[in-house]
Amino acid sequence: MAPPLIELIRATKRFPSGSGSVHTAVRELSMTVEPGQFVAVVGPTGCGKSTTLSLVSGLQPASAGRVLVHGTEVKSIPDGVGYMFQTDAVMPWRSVLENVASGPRFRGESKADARAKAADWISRVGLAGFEKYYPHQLSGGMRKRVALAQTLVTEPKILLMDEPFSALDVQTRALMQDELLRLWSGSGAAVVFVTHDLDEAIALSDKVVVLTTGPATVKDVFEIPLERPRKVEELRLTEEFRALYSNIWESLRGEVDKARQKGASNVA
Ligand SMILES: Nc1ncnc2c1ncn2[C@@H]1O[C@H](COP(=O)(O)OP(=O)(O)OP(=O)(O)O)[C@@H](O)[C@H]1O
Repeated sequence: MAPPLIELIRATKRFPSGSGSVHTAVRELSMTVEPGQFVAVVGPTGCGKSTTLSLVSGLQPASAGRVLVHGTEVKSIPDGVGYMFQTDAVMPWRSVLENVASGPRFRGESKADARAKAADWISRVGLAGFEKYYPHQLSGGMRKRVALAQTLVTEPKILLMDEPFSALDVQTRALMQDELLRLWSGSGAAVVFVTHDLDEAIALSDKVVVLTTGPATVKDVFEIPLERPRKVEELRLTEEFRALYSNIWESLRGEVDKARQKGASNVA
């Protein structure tokens, strides 16, 4: 049997903390992601979600345990990985076209090829006609579309997303979630999507991984057997969705409460 696309096996990440001691952000975390699978990772604030992503991206080496991509130990940034973060990497001094073309250019494609690919993706994310605009001339939602095109233009096989839509208003956010599902559905890419928002996690994913309060480890994994294609706002109103929500929230709530208590005692 082929190995999972992404596999964390009892992965642990420790950081040196200011006082010379060590802070464990992730402890013995095990999870798998299959090719083409959309996995959402939820957990309380500061529990170690971003650190978990950085282990997969190779930006941080694991302190113990194993992190495998395509069955091989991650030692540096693996090929075919795309990222999208809360604050996007759109360059304000470059036009939309130049922003989206920058990835293919960086990978050595000719200017003409990079621009042609960029123009295609700009149109796929619904921004045809805005190629010459600069980021400050766009709305927050449009800038997210640019960021999405910037990420997808390199046709990643793994897409790592860290709360990419959390800064958007509720309606734009729902639009972007639908856009992401539409674009992802034809791509065959696996997605690891970190979010605070359980609604978002369920609406988008095939599987929701609930992490414990820090240090993060896997508390529960829930399959999301909702049909695709999905329209997120309609989906949220269905009985099936609400039942999944209350089930998963039951698991997450205990961790959120623990994190709040910890936070309160840190501040006290
Ligand atoms: N480079 C680093 N050096 C030291 N400590 C770090 C580093 N990166 C993260 N941490 C610590 O690890 C813990 C987990 O952080 P992380 O950002 O992974 O959590 P998170 O769940 O993504 O947070 P949030 O919900 O706020 O986005 C935190 O206590 C954080 O301070």
